[in-house]
Amino acid sequence: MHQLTEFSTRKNLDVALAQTVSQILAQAISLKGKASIAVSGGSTPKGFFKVLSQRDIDWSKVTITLADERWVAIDSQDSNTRLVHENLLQNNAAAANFFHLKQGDELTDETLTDLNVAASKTLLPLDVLILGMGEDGHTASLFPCSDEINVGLDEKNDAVLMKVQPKTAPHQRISFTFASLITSKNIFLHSCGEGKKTVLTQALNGDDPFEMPIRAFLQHPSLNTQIFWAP
Ligand SMILES: O=C(O)[C@H](O)[C@@H](O)[C@H](O)[C@H](O)COP(=O)(O)O
Repeated sequence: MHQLTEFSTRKNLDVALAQTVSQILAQAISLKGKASIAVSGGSTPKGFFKVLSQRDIDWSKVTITLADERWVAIDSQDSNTRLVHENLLQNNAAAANFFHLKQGDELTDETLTDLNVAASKTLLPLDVLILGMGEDGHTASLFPCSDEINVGLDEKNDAVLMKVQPKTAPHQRISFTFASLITSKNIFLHSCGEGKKTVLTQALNGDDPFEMPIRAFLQHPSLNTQIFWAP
């Protein structure tokens, strides 16, 4: 299931989402002494990251990671890790812990196994998941065109992280699986622009997640994905 909230401006969305997310993280810290959040890359979240970075919570108890990452050098313009370091791990949030998905030069099976074990132990279940959405309805690196989409969307898949080689986007990726992401306690879809509103309407009006993987989060009966949209 899902809830859609529309904001008049992206700035208003960024402020509201940062306030909501920081309150959830603070509650998790007071309840269990720690909190974990996975954010998405791309162009949409930069403003949200900057506002969130200034929120006054005990960031030293928060572990931040990415829902997916391109397997590129972390100083590359295409690196989501670089995006997070430059925009979120700043100000108060500079004290947060960051769980790197991009570790080492090559994404070998051994690296993937080690990352699966570490992510499962350190991060799951996530307190907050922030998803983005591509024009093709992909989210994280769950791409409809990829050979890995069946495994990626399989709720019975016990893998936490997986390799993905999309056909319509550059770079090999590492991505959390749907099965791991749906354990998140709070799931948000952050999307902006008229073009993405059209994609969102298409996603909401159909039911095949293999055509538009974001549907798996929007229509799952036991999820309540909160959609934050601004023009
Ligand atoms: O690595 C990535 O690119 C993201 O994780 C991806 O899932 C992103 O959220 C969407 O592609 C939307 O990207 P924009 O915000 O740039 O539209």
